[in-house]
Amino acid sequence: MQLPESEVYFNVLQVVYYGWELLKFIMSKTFLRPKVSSTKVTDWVDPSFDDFSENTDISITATSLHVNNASHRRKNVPSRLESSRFPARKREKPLSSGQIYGPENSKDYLSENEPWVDKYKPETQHELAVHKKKIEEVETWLKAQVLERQPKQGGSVLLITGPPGCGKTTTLKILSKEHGIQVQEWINPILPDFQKDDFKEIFNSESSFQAFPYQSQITVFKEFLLRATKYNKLQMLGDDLRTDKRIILVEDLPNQFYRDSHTLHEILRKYVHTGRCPLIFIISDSLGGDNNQRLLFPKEIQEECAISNISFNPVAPTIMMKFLNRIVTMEANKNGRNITVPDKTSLELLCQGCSGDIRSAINSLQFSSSKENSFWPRKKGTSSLKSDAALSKSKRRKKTDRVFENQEVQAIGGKDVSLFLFRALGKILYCKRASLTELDSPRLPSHLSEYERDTLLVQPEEVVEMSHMPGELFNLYLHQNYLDFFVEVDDVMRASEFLSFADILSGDWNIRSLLRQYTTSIATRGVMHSNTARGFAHCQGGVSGFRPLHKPQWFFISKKLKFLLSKILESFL
Ligand SMILES: Nc1ncnc2c1ncn2[C@@H]1O[C@H](COP(=O)(O)OP(=O)(O)OP(=O)(O)O)[C@@H](O)[C@H]1O
Repeated sequence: MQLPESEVYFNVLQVVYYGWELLKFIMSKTFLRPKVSSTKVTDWVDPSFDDFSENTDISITATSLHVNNASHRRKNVPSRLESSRFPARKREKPLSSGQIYGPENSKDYLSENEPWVDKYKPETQHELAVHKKKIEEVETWLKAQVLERQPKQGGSVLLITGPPGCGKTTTLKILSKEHGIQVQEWINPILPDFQKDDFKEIFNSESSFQAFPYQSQITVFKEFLLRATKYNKLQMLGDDLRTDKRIILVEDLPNQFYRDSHTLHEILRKYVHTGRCPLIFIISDSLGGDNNQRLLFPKEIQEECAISNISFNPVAPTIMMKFLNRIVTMEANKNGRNITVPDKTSLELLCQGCSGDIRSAINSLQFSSSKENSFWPRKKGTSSLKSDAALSKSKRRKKTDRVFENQEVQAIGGKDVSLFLFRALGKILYCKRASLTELDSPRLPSHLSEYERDTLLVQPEEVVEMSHMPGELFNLYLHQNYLDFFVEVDDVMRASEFLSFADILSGDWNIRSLLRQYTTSIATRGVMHSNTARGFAHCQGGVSGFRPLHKPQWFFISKKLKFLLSKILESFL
């Protein structure tokens, strides 16, 4: 097809125009720069060197595309930004005569302000705040699948799960380092931002640049898996060049998999046959339970692809205490004038509020210990930790008990504490109480004495809220399980009345949303109050030892009902 003459002219003009623009751009970059730099040499030199570490990172990202220590970069971003900022801030201060800020001084300043999670990050497996058994499990898997790997073994897959900040990634990285294993990590690609002009360019019919540079995350992920299997990672400074043992680590799954998990399953099925390198997924539990894990890695897929699963627990309060104590003591020795040392009870409260997340605990500790914020009761020097030893044993135990029972007390920097459903149910059904003397609280008049109970140690409404579950659903679980915790038939009758009343309130569509919180109160408080066998701190009868809790039969019945209804409808059609 021949173009009309005017169009040919136009295209030639366009080429000439772009050529001229390009020439102008090159001229400005090459010839104009010396002028600028010569006028303000110091301005030009300083920022270039300050940004050096960040610049090198960027160039590595561009070339290695999601491979290598990318997560390290991501997780350490704040600290690096901090570290590049501090020396600059120092320079802003006018220097007094004789005061010299050499490299040592700025290093001191840096280490004083460095986040403690980075400063005290573990270097060996013995420094990990993770249960030994879990470390052993991961180590055994790595030995079997990476170190003693057979040449023609397919792609083995490991799934590591657990709550956020319990040390999953750190454990894996430390063990890999100790055994000389390379970690190639997938990081979700960030597409370059589109500018207004880019869109104009794309939709301009006369423009020759009409390609839409887009690749879905899933395509890039598949390519990454293929490449990571085929090629070695780029060698970074300090990397061990001798090892050919590798693992692929995926912590940040492409978002599309959450909408379409079948694609992930297809990739996994293929990878198990074609992959040549062990693949490890790290998935953090979400607040509402392990939904992500069930969605992305259902039991059938785990069995089909022989995926091993190692589940981490939250860091235990005792282990957490040990590490926080060590950190705060070291900081107090080094930098005592700038921090307030918390006492033992405050530390226990902090551990409790962080739900087993050591990262959050250390951050909260650093924030709240700084003299500027000073959350802790002020005590002189480091002695506060020691002075606590002076407390009598019984007094301390009482304090600890209160800390552990009173879920409503939010710790400093505390997280939104979520309760595992069955733990929340247990809190209602076991209904622990504290005895009160008459001074503490007035008693009911004698004619109401049968309703007299000791004070509850939990707030039922808060327990339901922390279970992250709709009140009606929680009531269902309560309904299914309360019988095992009762002894007297009269108590059962009263409890069932409360549950039925709550049911009636939540059954009316018009007022359901308004009365939702009242139905929860009626059901939970009703069940707790009805159980006279557990009405007082000194008589916690009715249950001995552990009682298994069950899923409501209602689910099964409703499923059956739906099935029957659909069958009846089918027979009509
Ligand atoms: N003794 C310790 N044990 C484990 N981690 C520690 C310890 N001291 C400090 N840390 C820091 O706590 C953080 C733990 O985070 P990590 O990424 O390992 O948790 P995670 O379980 O993978 O959670 P997420 O999925 O949210 O990343 C790291 O920054 C680590 O440096």
